[in-house]
Amino acid sequence: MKRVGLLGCGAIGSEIALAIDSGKISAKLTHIYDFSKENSKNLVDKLQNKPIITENVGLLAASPVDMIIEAASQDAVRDDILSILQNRKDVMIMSVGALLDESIFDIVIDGCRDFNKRVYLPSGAIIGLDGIRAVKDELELVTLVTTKNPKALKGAKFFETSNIDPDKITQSTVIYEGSAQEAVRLFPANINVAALLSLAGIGSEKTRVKIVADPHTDKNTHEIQAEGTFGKFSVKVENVPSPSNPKTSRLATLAAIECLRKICGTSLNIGT
Ligand SMILES: NC(=O)C1=CN([C@@H]2O[C@H](COP(=O)(O)OP(=O)(O)OC[C@H]3O[C@@H](n4cnc5c(N)ncnc54)[C@H](O)[C@@H]3O)[C@@H](O)[C@H]2O)C=CC1
Ligand SMILES: O=C([O-])CC(=O)C(=O)O
Repeated sequence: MKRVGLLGCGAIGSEIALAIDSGKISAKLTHIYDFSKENSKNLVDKLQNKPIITENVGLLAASPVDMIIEAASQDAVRDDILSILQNRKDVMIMSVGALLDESIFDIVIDGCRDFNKRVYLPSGAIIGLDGIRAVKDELELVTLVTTKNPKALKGAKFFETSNIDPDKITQSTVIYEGSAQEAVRLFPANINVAALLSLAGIGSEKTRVKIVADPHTDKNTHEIQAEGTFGKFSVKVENVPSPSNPKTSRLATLAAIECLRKICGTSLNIGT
């Protein structure tokens, strides 16, 4: 049975831990780390099989696990991915936006090669990546339209330099249009899905992102519009937000759990 370590005990990390604890995933969660000690302790309290809380991320990376699940932040990926790979652990990354930084992407690719390790990027809060991967050589235009309640967008770096106040948005408003590259920097906790779309398709400069703040919605909606010589398609998902983090969709957690089940399982693999 695979031994798993967890970096980040928030909305996604906690649900993954509970799924392992319940036996839904055939793995053993042995070590966890979160820079909020309170969050780590709260999670351990909920689990039957208690993992060790490591004192720092270096000890998590060096712990006797086969794989580490990152469910923390883009900063955590930037700071810790090299040490995790050097310690010869496979990694599942949720904060995929960090990989749009070329130097981090190179660390991941070189680390996988040099240490013979695998990095997994679950499809997260979007659907349709199978189609994007299939058509990528014929893809000419791809846009992600993301709609969230302004409350779920609040706190993003974008608002530090914009004159838009998320508390004062009273109707559905397009607040951002630009490249995926820029979007993941300005909205690091909201649009990691744009990084997934870029990496599966035509890259982060050509992938366009539109972010709509709608005070009347209680969903996190992502629509991919893709067009090229193959034809065109659009796929839309209306996600229920996670109760403990409105920025994060329930689907992102479910996709991570399913991805881990596939990695840890031995039976039938369905789909791409
Ligand atoms: N790939 C995808 O489709 C999606 C990715 N995400 C991303 O996944 C990550 C986790 O999401 P949630 O669980 O909803 O976030 P959360 O905010 O609920 O939990 C994150 C946890 O990680 C901890 N943390 C943050 N930075 C850390 C660091 N450098 N070192 C140690 N601990 C750290 C925090 O204290 C918190 O407990 C976020 O980066 C989020 O933006 C979220 C939704 C979809
Ligand atoms: O969960 C979502 O709807 C998307 C999200 O926060 C992200 O991609 O960072």
